[in-house]
Amino acid sequence: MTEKNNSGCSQESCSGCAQAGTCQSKKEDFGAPVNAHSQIRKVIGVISGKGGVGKSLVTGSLARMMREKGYTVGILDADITGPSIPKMYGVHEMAKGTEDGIFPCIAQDKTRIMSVNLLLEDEDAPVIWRGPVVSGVVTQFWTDVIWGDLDYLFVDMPPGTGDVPLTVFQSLPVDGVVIVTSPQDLVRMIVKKAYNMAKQMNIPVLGVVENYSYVKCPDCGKEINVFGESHIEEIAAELEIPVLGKIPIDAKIAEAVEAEKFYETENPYLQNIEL
Ligand SMILES: Nc1ncnc2c1ncn2[C@@H]1O[C@H](COP(=O)(O)OP(=O)(O)OP(=O)(O)O)[C@@H](O)[C@H]1O
Repeated sequence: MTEKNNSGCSQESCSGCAQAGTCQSKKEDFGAPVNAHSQIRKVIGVISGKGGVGKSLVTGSLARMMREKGYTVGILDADITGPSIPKMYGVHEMAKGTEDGIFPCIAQDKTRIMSVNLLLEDEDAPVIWRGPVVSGVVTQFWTDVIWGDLDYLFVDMPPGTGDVPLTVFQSLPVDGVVIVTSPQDLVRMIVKKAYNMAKQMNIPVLGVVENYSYVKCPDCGKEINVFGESHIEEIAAELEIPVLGKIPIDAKIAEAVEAEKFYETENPYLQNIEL
């Protein structure tokens, strides 16, 4: 028989419990132990139903926002076959380790980063690994990396709802996910897929960020919806999740990424978000 605890949820599943995702008992259920030298207060996953919507950019923007507020922040780059976080932050050295684990590399703004690219001799070498190996590496980024004392660990997931998000949701105590999307036709379905995956895994959805929302005319300031009119408010209302921000196509952001100086961005589009 399923055992019930005081808050009314079962030990096997949080589904059906009003406190799902917020009660502390859930944190004890996870398979992968965190490194003995890591104390991480919040783990936030950044997911997208499809590729190329700017998920890494939003991960970096959330991390910048928290750094600007004075929090200690790490980014676990779980996009193993398409890692972009180290380059955004201009981090190219190889991560160092001891018998206690591997140290993340520290970006200029003190964001701690772990990515497969920081473990490869040649960062241009492709990672041609099968799913279980990729998932194993992501779990090792939790168990073997000495994150130290962190207020927030952001996990930049690969796009879609495949092996790695599944592993992260099952092995790490994810406090919530942020869904990233763009204002295009298939968005409704794709956002719902990401949302439903998180829900099925009993992970709270903290909200949705729309990237590539508009372009601001540099002359007259008019906002142009290059991908058509956005429906994000309707979708968010339907799913009962907040819209956390709308990021325009901004040449300054693209330049900062290109120059590998994302740590200098001031990030005006995501600022007053409580995570
Ligand atoms: N709002 C924006 N304004 C300008 N450039 C942007 C914006 N969002 C993303 N970009 C640029 O688009 C490129 C792709 O973004 P990013 O790597 O974040 O996408 P992604 O969704 O993580 O990709 P993938 O799905 O392949 O992992 C990057 O060069 C990034 O700098």
